[in-house]
Amino acid sequence: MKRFIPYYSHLKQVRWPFIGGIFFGICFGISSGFGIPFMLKKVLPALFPDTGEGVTPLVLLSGEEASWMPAIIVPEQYVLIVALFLLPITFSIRGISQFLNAYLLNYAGLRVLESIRADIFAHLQFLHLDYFRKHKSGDLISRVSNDTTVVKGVIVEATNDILIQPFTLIGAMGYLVWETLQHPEVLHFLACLLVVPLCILPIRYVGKKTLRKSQAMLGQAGELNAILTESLQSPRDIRAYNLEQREISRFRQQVRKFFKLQLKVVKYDKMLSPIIEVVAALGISFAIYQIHGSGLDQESVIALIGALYFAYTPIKKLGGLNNRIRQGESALNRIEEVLYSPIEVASPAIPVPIPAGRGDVAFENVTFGYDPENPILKDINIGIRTGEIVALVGATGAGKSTFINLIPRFYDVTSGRITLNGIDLRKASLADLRNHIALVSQQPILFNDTIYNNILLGRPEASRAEVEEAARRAYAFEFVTGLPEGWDTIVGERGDRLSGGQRQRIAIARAFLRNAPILILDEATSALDTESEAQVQGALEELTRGKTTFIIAHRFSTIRNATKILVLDQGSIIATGTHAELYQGSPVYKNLYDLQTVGAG
Ligand SMILES: Nc1ncnc2c1ncn2[C@@H]1O[C@H](COP(=O)(O)OP(=O)(O)OP(=O)(O)O)[C@@H](O)[C@H]1O
Repeated sequence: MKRFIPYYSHLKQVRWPFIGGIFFGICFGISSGFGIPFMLKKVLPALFPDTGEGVTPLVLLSGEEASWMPAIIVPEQYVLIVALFLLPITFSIRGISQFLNAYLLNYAGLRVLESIRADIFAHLQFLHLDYFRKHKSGDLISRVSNDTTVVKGVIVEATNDILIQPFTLIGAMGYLVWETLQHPEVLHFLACLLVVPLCILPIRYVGKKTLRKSQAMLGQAGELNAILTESLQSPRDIRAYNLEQREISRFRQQVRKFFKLQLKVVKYDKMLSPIIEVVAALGISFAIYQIHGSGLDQESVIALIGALYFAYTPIKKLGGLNNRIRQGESALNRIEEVLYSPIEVASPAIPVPIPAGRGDVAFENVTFGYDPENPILKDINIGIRTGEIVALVGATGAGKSTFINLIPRFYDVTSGRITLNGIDLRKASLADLRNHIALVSQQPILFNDTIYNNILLGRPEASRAEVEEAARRAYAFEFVTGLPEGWDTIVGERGDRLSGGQRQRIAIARAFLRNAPILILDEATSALDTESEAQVQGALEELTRGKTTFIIAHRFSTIRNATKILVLDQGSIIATGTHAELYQGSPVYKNLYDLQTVGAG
């Protein structure tokens, strides 16, 4: 339980509903543990007034109390009516407390859940890109949605049980003690509680098993989610390659695995209650044996046994709770794996502001490897001044995207440094650095929102006129205003309701709006047909004006305006120059160029 303590801070915001929930839980506990046996004892004499010597008169009903009753009601009837009222009253108190306990705790629980989920989601936003390559998105979804629910269950519901079950136990034991004190001849009846410690052994054994099984089950839930997400994200390819049956059987296999693991958790979860009940039955049998022949009246016997039953209920619940805490620990392990993953690329504590208005970028002795032992970029030295258009060319896997990824600090250099306007990127705040950059990628991701809002993301404080102007410059205005819902058209998940060219133009409009001094065009025109490309090319030419631009382009037509071409080969810059210079001086470049132009021809 210690492990959950830091997470109790989430309860702060809902402390009153939580405390209220606990209060009503305690009312419920006491009305069950003490109220019901007490009521049994009071109701029975009213129902069986002539059962013999052992009948205890109803304490609540003195002759004085009954004196105001109309004369037609005889005291026995009065006793019966009040006794019968005790039943619904006790159950009403119990029922209302139960409802308010459940309602308020659910309220607190859902708020806690919201808060834990928000924390994990927030942490995910700052994690390193590599983290998302190493973890399946479906599994991460499972951690944010399923595992948090399990942890919330421990923080709120289990805590509730931890706090209120002892009250039920104390209520019931209090009744047992109170009743036996009135009948000292059955004082040894309390000895039947000695079987309680026997329950601890199965509770511990089952708890250990539950921890292991639930860890495996939650892992499998993540696996299942991963397959689901992967499949839902690629419906086109699945159909194109007739993969439907393969997907179905893959999913079935995982579902079956999940089913088996779930069943194991259910087995251990559900076996505890009957074990404790058997132990309780042993205790009760022992109690009956003790009472037998003690001369105790019937209603006292029933009340005592009722109280004994209510004393075992919280023990049973606390045993189940142990299981729940174990399941919570498994979920917490998975959540903490995310929450405690270091944010490898972070802003420094005291960032240095980047001088505005320019976009001078320099790579100084830069070496970088995704795995530090295996460098991908080796000893890169290059200076780029504001307004230069730099094109990166090289064979596949040469390191072009890797080079580009270092500029917005998606990754940090392994050695050397990169500067923007003379400031080492690691000394500036990430927000400041990224405000200096606009990125248009090969497959720009649009969010499931309106076209207008998707463009506005480039600069959220921009006016409507500025958004429209950006769209106009990106050759997007015509097609947007031509759509039935115009600017308010919802683009669908990842922009799927738009064509590739339309998506690209929205992304370019976003970059226009951002008006950042550095522009990164990562294969920005490769998804376009010739007509769109001509339009977008025009837009890009305008977009790049005055900006330091980095272009990765496989098509040499898109780099004809480059002022500097960097030829990358196995992570090194092997040549730099204009097209004419390189075609003459770099056999690698000439080869790449010829291959493409011949291929194109
Ligand atoms: N996240 C990563 N983790 C490990 N290795 C990676 C990662 N991303 C890329 N690489 C490796 O780094 C090398 C360079 O990849 P990069 O994507 O930079 O090449 P590229 O020149 O952009 O290729 P392409 O033209 O095919 O897009 C490749 O060997 C690739 O396998």
